Amino acid sequence: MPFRPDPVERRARALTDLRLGVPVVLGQDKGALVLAAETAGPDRLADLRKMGGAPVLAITGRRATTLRARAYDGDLARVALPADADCGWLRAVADPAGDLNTPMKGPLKTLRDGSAETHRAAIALVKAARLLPAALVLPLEDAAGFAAANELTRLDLPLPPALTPAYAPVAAARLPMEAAEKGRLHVFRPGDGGEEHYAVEIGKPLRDTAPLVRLHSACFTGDVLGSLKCDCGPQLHAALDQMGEAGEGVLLYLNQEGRGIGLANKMRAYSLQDQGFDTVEANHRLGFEDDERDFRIGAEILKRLGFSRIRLLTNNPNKVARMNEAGIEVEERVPLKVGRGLHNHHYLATKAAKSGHLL
Ligand SMILES: Nc1nc2c(ncn2[C@@H]2O[C@H](COP(=O)(O)OP(=O)(O)OP(=O)(O)O)[C@@H](O)[C@H]2O)c(=O)[nH]1
Ligand SMILES: [Zn+2]
Repeated sequence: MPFRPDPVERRARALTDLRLGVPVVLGQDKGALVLAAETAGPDRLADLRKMGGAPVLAITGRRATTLRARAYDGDLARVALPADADCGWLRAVADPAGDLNTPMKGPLKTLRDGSAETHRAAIALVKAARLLPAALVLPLEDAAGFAAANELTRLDLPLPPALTPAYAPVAAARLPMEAAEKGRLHVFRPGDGGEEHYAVEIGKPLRDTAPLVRLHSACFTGDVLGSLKCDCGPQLHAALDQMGEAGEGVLLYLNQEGRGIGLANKMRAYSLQDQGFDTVEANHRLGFEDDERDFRIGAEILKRLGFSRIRLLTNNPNKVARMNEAGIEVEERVPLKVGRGLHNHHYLATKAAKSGHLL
């Protein structure tokens, strides 16, 4: 069938379905029906219950620790769905926002026997869809037949590793800016239906030199609203100013809001920070790693623009290591220390203590 979507396209569809609250099917013969805990609605939950079987809510090991549930699978726990559990229960188990007000969700019965591979794949998918990392999983005997009968998106197991897609330049135009009149904005689109990212080229750096480069991760609160909780806004503007003064440089604006967890999850993390957790603890309580960004994207876009050597503006040694690994040689790390104040002092100290940033 010539028009049949390939595995990468089916994965993109599956992510959209999960965000919509539509279930997806994993596996060919024996497989599973998967619904994201965050978007599961009462009708679909009722339909799922009508199918019988033993639905399970898969949560991360980190979330299980917070809920004092035994995570026999290590990085995840399979919580048996109680007979009276509704969508509110699903969300309360998935989302730590209400933990202080409603600490008791249990007792939670977690499974010990059997394989957790399908559940691990389900969590990886909801995470990739930037939803809370919790998924309802119902085993199916004939996964392919069920998907076809219900017009659901189906993915084969094991899921292929999430590769960095190719990035194609889609449009570029002159963009004079306050910081640099000779600016040009390039938009790059990935081949996997994911987020577009932008490259701001200042001047016309020669491709065989090592220009000043900043990999900036989107921060709506800092970049646009001038939030005092982080240093992103001042870093963005200082980087552009520095490139403007030098007459050339490249700023990549990567749409990896909240270190890759998305704005909704970042706001959940901020609520937890208001309850006393630091930036790393808040990510962990939500079930995410400290940093979920894929910096290979930045390297791909730099290569597309024709660069292989850079001078990187950053205080994050991890960014330098990831660039070198991805084939972009970082000739020099140029520190970028601006925007430090009363409100973000603790945030920056935590990044230095726990994530290896240089103060
Ligand atoms: N999850 C989460 N993300 C945050 C928080 N505060 C800021 N961010 C995000 O962190 C990212 C900022 O990272 P960057 O400034 O690009 O990079 P960095 O790792 O701090 O390293 P530098 O290059 O030294 O700035 C943005 O995507 C912000 O949205 C927070 O408390 N929680
Ligand atoms: Zn920020």
